[in-house]
Amino acid sequence: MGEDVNTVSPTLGFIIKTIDYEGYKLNIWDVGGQKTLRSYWRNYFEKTDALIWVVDTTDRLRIDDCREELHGLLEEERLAGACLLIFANKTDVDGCMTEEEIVTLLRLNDIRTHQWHVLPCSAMTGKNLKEGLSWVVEDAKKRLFLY
Ligand SMILES: Nc1nc2c(ncn2[C@@H]2O[C@H](COP(=O)(O)OP(=O)(O)OP(=O)(O)O)[C@@H](O)[C@H]2O)c(=O)[nH]1
Ligand SMILES: [Mg+2]
Repeated sequence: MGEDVNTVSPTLGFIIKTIDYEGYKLNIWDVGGQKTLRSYWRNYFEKTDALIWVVDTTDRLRIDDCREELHGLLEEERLAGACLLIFANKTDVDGCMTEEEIVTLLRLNDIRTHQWHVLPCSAMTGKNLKEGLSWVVEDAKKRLFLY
């Protein structure tokens, strides 16, 4: 958020960012998605309240890989208490996959273990980015008082 998407490069390793959102401090660990980096994801599972899964809706070739990785992650015990936000990104691009396609192709309706929510968004235009964070915060708040 607030960054120029035209100058970003692939995340090597991870980047920590803190965003203040309506009085809540969100510590965000942005981990690189390249295949060679995925084995490092497990280093960041501890104390995770929310998993934000950013899907490239213009990339039909890798959507199966995307589904397998996501469902694999959801089996991880240390992520059991986390909610799941799926950002269907790049919806500013013509011909991108629709929300319905993403739900079907990622088999989101099969998810029984986590609260999930899907939002079409665009890092380019900023569409729905705040709405996504708001859902994450509201969901985390609900669980805060359960412990
Ligand atoms: N049109 C459009 N392009 C986008 C959008 N979001 C990201 N991009 C472009 O997509 C490319 C990849 O973006 P990254 O932010 O590096 O993607 P990433 O998922 O962080 O990739 P890794 O760091 O390798 O995991 C860049 O060229 C971005 O400018 C979007 O919403 N719309
Ligand atoms: Mg990145």
